[in-house]
Amino acid sequence: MTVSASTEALAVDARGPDNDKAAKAATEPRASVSIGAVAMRLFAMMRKRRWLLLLSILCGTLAALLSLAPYAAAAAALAAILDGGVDWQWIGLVGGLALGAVAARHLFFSLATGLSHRIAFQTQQELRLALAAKLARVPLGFFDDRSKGELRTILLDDVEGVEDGMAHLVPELSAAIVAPVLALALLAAIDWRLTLLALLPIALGLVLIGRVMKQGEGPTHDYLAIQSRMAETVAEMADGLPTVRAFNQDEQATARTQRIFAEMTRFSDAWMHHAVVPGSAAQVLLSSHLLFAAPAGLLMAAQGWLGPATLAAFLAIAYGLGDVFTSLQGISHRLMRQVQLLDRIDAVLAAPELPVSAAPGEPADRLLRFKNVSFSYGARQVLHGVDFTVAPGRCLALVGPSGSGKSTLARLIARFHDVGSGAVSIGGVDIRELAPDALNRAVSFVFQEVFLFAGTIADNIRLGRPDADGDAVIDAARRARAHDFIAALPQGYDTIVGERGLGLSGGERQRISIARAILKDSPILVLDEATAFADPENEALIQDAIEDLARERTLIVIAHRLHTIVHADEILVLDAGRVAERGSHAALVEQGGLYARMFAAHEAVAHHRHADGRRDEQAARPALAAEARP
Ligand SMILES: Nc1ncnc2c1ncn2[C@@H]1O[C@H](COP(=O)(O)OP(=O)(O)OP(=O)(O)O)[C@@H](O)[C@H]1O
Repeated sequence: MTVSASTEALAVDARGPDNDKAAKAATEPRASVSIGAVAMRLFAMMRKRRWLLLLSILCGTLAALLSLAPYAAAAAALAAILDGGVDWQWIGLVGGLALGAVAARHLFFSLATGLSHRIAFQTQQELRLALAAKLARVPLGFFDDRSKGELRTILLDDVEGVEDGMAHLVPELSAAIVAPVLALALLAAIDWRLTLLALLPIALGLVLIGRVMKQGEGPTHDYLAIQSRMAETVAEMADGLPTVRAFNQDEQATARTQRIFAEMTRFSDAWMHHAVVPGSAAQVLLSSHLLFAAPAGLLMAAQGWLGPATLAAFLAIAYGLGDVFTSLQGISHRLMRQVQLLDRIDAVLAAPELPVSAAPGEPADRLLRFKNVSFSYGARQVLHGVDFTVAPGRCLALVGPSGSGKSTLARLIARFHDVGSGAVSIGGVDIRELAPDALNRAVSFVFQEVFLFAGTIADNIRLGRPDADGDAVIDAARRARAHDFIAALPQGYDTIVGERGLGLSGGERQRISIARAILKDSPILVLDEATAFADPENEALIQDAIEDLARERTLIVIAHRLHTIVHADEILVLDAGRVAERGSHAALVEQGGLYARMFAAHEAVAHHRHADGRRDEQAARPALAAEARP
C-alpha cells in the first residue's frame, strides 16, 4: 500500500507548497505506509479543527463505552439471579439504567457523527480550494496530459470519498477500539483464562484480516483505475455523442462503454471470488470469541473452578464483544480506499508549478523575442533553436505543415510550458521573470476552439476583464462584430450560453472570443486562425473583427489559410520544429521553397473552389492586419 509522503504536507494547505517540495514529491518514489499511517494522515488533515475533533472523539468514546452497558447490566442481573439473592427492584433499576445508556449511546454517537461530518465538510472544502489553487498554478500544458474525466473524478468523487472517510472515521474507530479494549479489560477482571481463550479466534481473525487487506492493495488500486477509466469513457461518450452519432458510430461507442462496464464486472467478480473466502473466514473468526471460551467456561463451572454467576457475567459481556470487532472489517475497507484516493489527490497537489520569479522584472516595451528556443514534449524535441523578433505593433505569421510546431511555439508565449533551452522575452525581460499577472495582461489568445462557460453572453465576454461595465461589454461586442447577432437574441446579452444554454455557431463563438480579447486589451495577441468557416459572411465578419483587434497590437498569427497573411510583416515557415524560411510573402514566393509550394497548393484549392462555382470571398478580401494598419 502506498501513499505519497507529500500528502501530509500538501493536502489541506490552501496557500500551496513551495515548488521544490512539490516537484520533489512528484518525482520521488512513494513511500509505503500502513493503514495506521493513513488514519493518522486523515487525522492530520483534520487537526486544524482539533477542538471539534477532540469533542467528536470524546462523544465517540462515550458512545462506545455506553454500547457495553446493556451487556454489563445483563451480566450484573444474571450474577444476582444466580447468586440467589434476587432483588427485583434492583434489577429493575439496572434495566432502567441499561435502557438509559442505550438512549445516551445513540445520542453521543449522533453527536460524534455530526461533529465529524462538520469537520469533514470543512476539510473537504479546503481540499477542493487547495486543488483549485494548485490547478491555477500549474502550467496550462498540465491539462494536455489529463482527460477532463480524470480531473473531474479527482475534484469531485475522490475528494468526496476522502470526506466520507473522515466523517465516519472518528465514531467508527472509537467504537471499534475503545469498546473492545474496555470489554476485554472487564472480561480479564472476571476471568483471565477464559479471556485468553476468547482472544484466540479474534487474534487469528485479525491476522487473516491483515492479510486480506494486504492482498487487497493491488486490486483496490486496479479497481480505482478501472473506475476512473469508466468515468472518462462515460464523460467522453457524453461529450462526443453528437460526433459519434453524426458518424453513425453509436454502436461502436456503446460497445466501447459496454466493454469497460464488462471489465469492471469481471474484475469485481474475480476480486470478490478471491476476497470472499478469507474475508468471510476473518468475519467468522472475529465473531467466534465464544467458540473456545463458552465450552471451556461450562467445563470449568462443572468442575467447580468457576461460579455460575461469574460464568454468566463473563458470557454476557463477551457476547457484546462480537459486534464491535466485526466493525473493524468495515473500517479497514474504508481506510484502504482512502489510501488510493489520497494518492490520486496527492499526485495533483504535487504537480510541479510554474516557477514564479521572486523579483519580477518590468518589460521596457512590447518587443517579443524568441532567442534560440528549443522545446521537448518528454523525450521528443519538437522545436529546435527557434530565433525571431517581433517589434511592437508588427505582425508575424507562423506557417508550416501540420505538426511542424506552430501551436507549440505560440503556446510558449503564454507559458503553457517553459522552454527547454533558450528564452522567450517581452520588452527585454525573460517571461519566466515576469509576474504571472503581468504576463497574463501582456498576452491574449484567440483559439480556434472557443470555450463558453455556462452563463450569460455578457459574462462570457467579461472573461476578458471581469470588472468591465455593460457599456464596455457592448462596445467590445460591436468591435468584434458580435453585437448584431447578440442584440437579435430574445434575451440579448443576458442570454444563457454554454452547457445547457443556447448553442452558438462556430463563427459566433469565435466573435465572442474576439470580444473577450478586445476587452482584455493586451498589447500582444496570439491568434490561432480558424481553419474552416463554411459561411463566407461569418468569415468576412471575423476577418473585420480581427483587423480591428490587430490595430496597434503585436500580432502572432498561426495561419492556415495563406491568403490572409500575404501582407504580414514577416512570415516564419516552420518545418519539423525548425525555422525553414522567413521573409515577406513576395520574397518567399520568389525564393521558390516550402512556402512557395504551400502557397501554390493553397491557390490551387482556392481556384478550384472558385471554378466550382462557389463564392470564394476569402480570397477576395483584403489581407489581415497589415492592411488595417496605418
Ligand atoms: N501535449 C503534447 N504532448 C506531446 N506531444 C505533443 C503535444 N502537443 C503537440 N505535440 C506534438 O508536437 C508536434 C508539434 O505539434 P503542434 O501542435 O505544435 O504542431 P502544429 O504545427 O501547430 O500542427 P497543426 O497545424 O496540425 O495544428 C507534433 O508532432 C505533435 O504531435
